[in-house]
Amino acid sequence: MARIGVIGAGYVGLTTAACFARLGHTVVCADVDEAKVSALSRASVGAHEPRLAELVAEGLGTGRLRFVLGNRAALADVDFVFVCVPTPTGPDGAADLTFVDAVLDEARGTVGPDCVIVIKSTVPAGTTERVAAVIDRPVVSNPEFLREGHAVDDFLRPQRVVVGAPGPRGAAGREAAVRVAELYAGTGAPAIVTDSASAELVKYASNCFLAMKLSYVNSLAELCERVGADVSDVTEGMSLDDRIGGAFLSPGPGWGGSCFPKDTRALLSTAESLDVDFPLLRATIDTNHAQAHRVVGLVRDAVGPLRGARLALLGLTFKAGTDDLRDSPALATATLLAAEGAVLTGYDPCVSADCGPVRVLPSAEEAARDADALVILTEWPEFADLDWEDMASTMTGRSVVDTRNLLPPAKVTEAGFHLVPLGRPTP
Ligand SMILES: NC(=O)c1ccc[n+]([C@@H]2O[C@H](COP(=O)([O-])OP(=O)(O)OC[C@H]3O[C@@H](n4cnc5c(N)ncnc54)[C@H](O)[C@@H]3O)[C@@H](O)[C@H]2O)c1
Ligand SMILES: O=c1ccn([C@@H]2O[C@H](COP(=O)(O)OP(=O)(O)O[C@H]3O[C@H](CO)[C@@H](O)[C@H](O)[C@H]3O)[C@@H](O)[C@H]2O)c(=O)[nH]1
Repeated sequence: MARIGVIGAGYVGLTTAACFARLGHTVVCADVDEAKVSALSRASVGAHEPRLAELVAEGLGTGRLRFVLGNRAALADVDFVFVCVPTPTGPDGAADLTFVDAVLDEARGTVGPDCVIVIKSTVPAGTTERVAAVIDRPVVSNPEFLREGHAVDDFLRPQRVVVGAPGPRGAAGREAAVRVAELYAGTGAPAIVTDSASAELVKYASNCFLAMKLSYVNSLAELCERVGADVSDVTEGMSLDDRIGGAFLSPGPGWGGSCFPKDTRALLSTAESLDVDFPLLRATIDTNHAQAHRVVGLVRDAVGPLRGARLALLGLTFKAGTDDLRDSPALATATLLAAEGAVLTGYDPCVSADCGPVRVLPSAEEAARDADALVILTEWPEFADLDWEDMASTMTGRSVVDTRNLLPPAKVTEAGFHLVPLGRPTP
């Protein structure tokens, strides 16, 4: 079993640390956020991630996992260092590597001669190669593919493990890359060992492809409305072709979260910097920007001019199953609605503080009180079970815009509501 240092205790770093401890390795997880380190040392996990708190408690209990403030202890006396710090969007759309570079600067003087530095943060193609040229230690790329809300499952049962070493076909650090792949042996996942630029691109190419699928289906939904087709039937028909598959075909208020928006922009920026025209990716991003405006249009069509309209927004996180509000399409839509003068209340099972223009209330019923219309923005399953008779007695208006096609049409309409789904005929 290996000694592993993890730098950054966010969604990826914390999951990596807790899961490697679960797989039997000894892990030191470092962060610069004092409050986070202190909470984690008491097994208090802030993020809404199934099983994560349990694994953290287990790791602390067995002594295989500990948390430290500052990176030194996670860089010295370990066999592998996993860099899991943010790579946000920079001013020009490219990934900002300030956090990664700061950690690598620290690592340069601290890690032992046999330690392998593993870049797990999402970084542009060429980054690992650049870093390897100035660090006298093996450096490999090992992108992470976990989904928020499924982080532990995705880490312990990944569909693939990708590791890339610098040089053509990973020649320079192939042995180090194989050692990193072996850390995941307990997961049973197939491993691809390749060059680092290819590994880095697998990450961007996957996220951008999924985002493209979603922009495609969001445009398709609009077309379905115009021709009177039902997008659910259309996508079901498509999904039976196993070359297409059924995943990522649900229309919505746009795709968001901490990864798709920044990774699509970063890949486009990489392409532009190399004079590669990638109109498909540009259209994927532009289509997504337009989607929040389209939702506002549907709400306007349903309730009339938005100035002074009281709207209840159900779901504020970027998708169900997470408490993450980063780049949430629900909040992008809220901002546009507020700009037209709507007065917004909201409810989300994982959000308690007010969000921008949205006054957050403790239940869907309270958010809906006296509302002119209700807008479903995140697909939390509990919204499908709302008591619509009850909602009708609470609300002033009778319009429900369902951007996730989540609600049972018969129950909603039987209670007297006018239901506006996305890409389906109005019931
Ligand atoms: N969130 C996801 O679902 C996901 C999935 C796959 C890949 N990624 C990628 O992983 C990387 C990290 O994303 P995240 O969502 O975990 O970020 P996050 O913001 O949740 O966590 C990052 C952590 O790093 C810490 N940090 C910042 N600078 C540091 C430093 N110098 N030393 C030590 N700690 C430091 C922060 O305090 C924070 O706790 C990004 O490149 C992201 O694109 C994210
Ligand atoms: O059919 C669908 C599926 C998803 N979405 C939206 O797409 C966005 C992204 O969803 P998801 O991919 O589940 O979220 P993340 O947790 O951000 O995960 C993505 O981003 C991570 C960070 O890079 C990767 O590791 C994961 O593999 C990748 O799925 C969200 O706004 C979803 O609501 C839809 O609108 N319709």
